[in-house]
Amino acid sequence: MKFSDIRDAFPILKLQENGQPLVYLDSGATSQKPLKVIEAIDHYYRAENANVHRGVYGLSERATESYEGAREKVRHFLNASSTKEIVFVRGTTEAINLVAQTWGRENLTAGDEVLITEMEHHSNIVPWQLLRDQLGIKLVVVPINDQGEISLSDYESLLSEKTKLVSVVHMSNALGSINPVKEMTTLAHKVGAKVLLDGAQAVPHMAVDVQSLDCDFYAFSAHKMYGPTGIGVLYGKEALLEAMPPYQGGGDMIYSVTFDKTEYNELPYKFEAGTPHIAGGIGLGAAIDFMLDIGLENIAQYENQLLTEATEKLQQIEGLKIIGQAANKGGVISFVIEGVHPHDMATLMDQDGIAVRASHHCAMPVMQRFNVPATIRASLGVYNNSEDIDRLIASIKEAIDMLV
Ligand SMILES: Cc1ncc(COP(=O)(O)O)c(CN[C@@H](CS)C(=O)O)c1O
Repeated sequence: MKFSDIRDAFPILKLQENGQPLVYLDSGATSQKPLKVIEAIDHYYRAENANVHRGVYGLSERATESYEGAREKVRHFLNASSTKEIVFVRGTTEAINLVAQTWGRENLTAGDEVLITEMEHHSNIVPWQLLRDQLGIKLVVVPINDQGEISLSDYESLLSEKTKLVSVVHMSNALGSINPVKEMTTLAHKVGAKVLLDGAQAVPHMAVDVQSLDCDFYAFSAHKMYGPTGIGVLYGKEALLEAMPPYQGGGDMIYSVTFDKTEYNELPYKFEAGTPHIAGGIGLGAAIDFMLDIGLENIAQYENQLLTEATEKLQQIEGLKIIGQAANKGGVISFVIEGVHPHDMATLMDQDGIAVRASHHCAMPVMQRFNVPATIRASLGVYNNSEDIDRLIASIKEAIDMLV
């Protein structure tokens, strides 16, 4: 599929916003959905809707086949070794909470250290604070430099035999920084720590190979990689998942229940209590097909070119400062403009049909680190093009003229 044709695959991009063609630059919050994904979900409800795993009639068997077929697509997409390692959750947030409340409670005791970084999303900070308050563990934070990068030497100096888990973002949603997660994983394993990678922003932009990374857990959300909301994935090494207690109790996660004892189901169902988001799983599978049709390397290359173009043009605007200039970045540009509050900018840009986010992006420590209340963030998807970038630049200049 050619990138010039991709835009046509997204019905919503034909919308006018305030009388102008929509320029959607907030894929970091949630991506738009291609017709292929919308149709897959529609087809499930029209032609395959039944509960999964338990029906002995054809409709339920076909629904189960579609849902479990999506799990196999996720396995292949991440290059996991088994579908037993692919747990469907609501999204990245639930994936991280699941690890904290099962592996964490089972394996951590007072004084143990969980290492995170200064650029983490709140969903990779608060679950560990909850565990700290429950168990007395210690949170260790790796600082970031003025470019929004982690220094491997700083990181290594904070590792010790007390470090039991390293939980870090693969690509920052607030800065765009792509962390050297493979090297970080190797160093963590040397001190005996497990590694969880938050892949929410990375998966939409690049190929992820969990066996090559050798991470112990990997989390992402379907809605950021052209799939529906309400479904995400926790990848975990089989042996780790096998040893972990269930996250929630209920139907489907059991083999047998008596009032005295319950025998839990096998992986991954042990972690999937209750009726799952069947349509969401099927939609995620269709989103993976969509991305693979384009080619993950092609997506990365195309978006990197657009990122470079946007960065160069933004840097020419007087009074504009980009927050996060890591040498290795993905399709996220955060910036501030001297004398203008981000919310005012984004509100005016909306009048021009430009959708950008003005927020702390659920990364308040990053805002504190750079001493800004918020940033304006433009985040890219496969449907963005140079025309979008030109409209963004023009709208920013117009808003500055009005506000300054
Ligand atoms: C790095 C990272 N980690 C976790 C999450 C949470 O994903 P959920 O699907 O909401 O569970 C997000 C979602 N960031 C959105 C909402 S704040 C953004 O606008 O940047 C993320 O970017």
